[in-house]
Amino acid sequence: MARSGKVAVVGAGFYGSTTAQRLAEYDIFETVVLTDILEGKPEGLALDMNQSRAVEGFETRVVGQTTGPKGEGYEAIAGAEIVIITAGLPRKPGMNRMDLIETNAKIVRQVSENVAKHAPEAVVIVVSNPLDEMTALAQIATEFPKNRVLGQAGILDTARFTNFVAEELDVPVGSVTTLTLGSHGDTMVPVPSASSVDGTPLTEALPAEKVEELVTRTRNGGAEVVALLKTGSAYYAPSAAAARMAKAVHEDSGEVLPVCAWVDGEYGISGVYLGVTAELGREGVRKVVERDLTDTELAALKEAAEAVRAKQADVQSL
Ligand SMILES: NC(=O)c1ccc[n+]([C@@H]2O[C@H](COP(=O)([O-])OP(=O)(O)OC[C@H]3O[C@@H](n4cnc5c(N)ncnc54)[C@H](O)[C@@H]3O)[C@@H](O)[C@H]2O)c1
Repeated sequence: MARSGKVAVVGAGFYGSTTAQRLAEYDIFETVVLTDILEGKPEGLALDMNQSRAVEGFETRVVGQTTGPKGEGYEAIAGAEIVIITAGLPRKPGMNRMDLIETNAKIVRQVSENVAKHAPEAVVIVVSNPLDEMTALAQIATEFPKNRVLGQAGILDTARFTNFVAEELDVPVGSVTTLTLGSHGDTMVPVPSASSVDGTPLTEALPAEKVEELVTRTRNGGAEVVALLKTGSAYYAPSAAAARMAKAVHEDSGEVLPVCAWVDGEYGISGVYLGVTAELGREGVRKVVERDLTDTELAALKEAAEAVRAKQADVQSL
């Protein structure tokens, strides 16, 4: 496919910069714009990434742009078909994602208002935490149609689950299929019934206690990395997930991926941003794809929906 279009990444921290790098190395966009409020940081990272082009063999240009408190510099994202919002604080050891809500809500609201002004046609992919709430807030602040605002969590959580299963069984990750739905937090819903190893259901490949252990480790996957790093949170797997979503949108691929999307009647759940599988294309979410779930999994998904619904109602005022 020929190189085309512009994707913007707001926030040039660990998550944003690795996402920009992955997008540039895909070599499918004309331009990747990277912004941050830290004077010179996005410009410096862009310069560095552009200098890697001759070695890595890609032509996409990375443009760095410092933005100001009144939205100065946001002209750089004009015409972006996709904007990925990574701006916001990460967790520290012992912190819950929800502890970030007030600080990150201010940041995500300010960013979203500038996105709406300068890239009114964009599909917005949110990654800032707490994820489900920040996705809801970005939709409110941009006033974009709900299909054009989505969040990244499910691809990452699923990738973590897959990695744990592959390591446990000592098999290639490519032979493992898993799925997680629900929230990006305590009410995450790993779905063993949709998981398999070389076609064998996970529930037959591993004893029930082991599956439960891996499910718990998946639910705590982010905290495990945060505890080891001491400062900052995971970014290699998270950036791979966000870049993958942007690629699906850019290529209008129709891929069905686990993402945080607006749910409107599917699974008997309405009016909430929640982790579900959805078909992605140029317009963002083409449709939420319902899967067969066991009664226990469906009950857990409904519980997750109610937990995030209450919090998402609160973000309106933040
Ligand atoms: N959804 C997920 O699966 C997932 C996974 C990992 C991390 N995260 C979240 O992603 C966010 C970023 O993580 P990180 O590791 O890159 O953190 P980081 O601290 O390395 O980077 C955050 C960047 O945001 C910038 N920033 C702050 N306010 C801004 C504003 N108004 N406009 C533009 N930029 C602004 C900061 O200057 C900083 O460079 C955090 O909220 C983290 O919790 C989400």
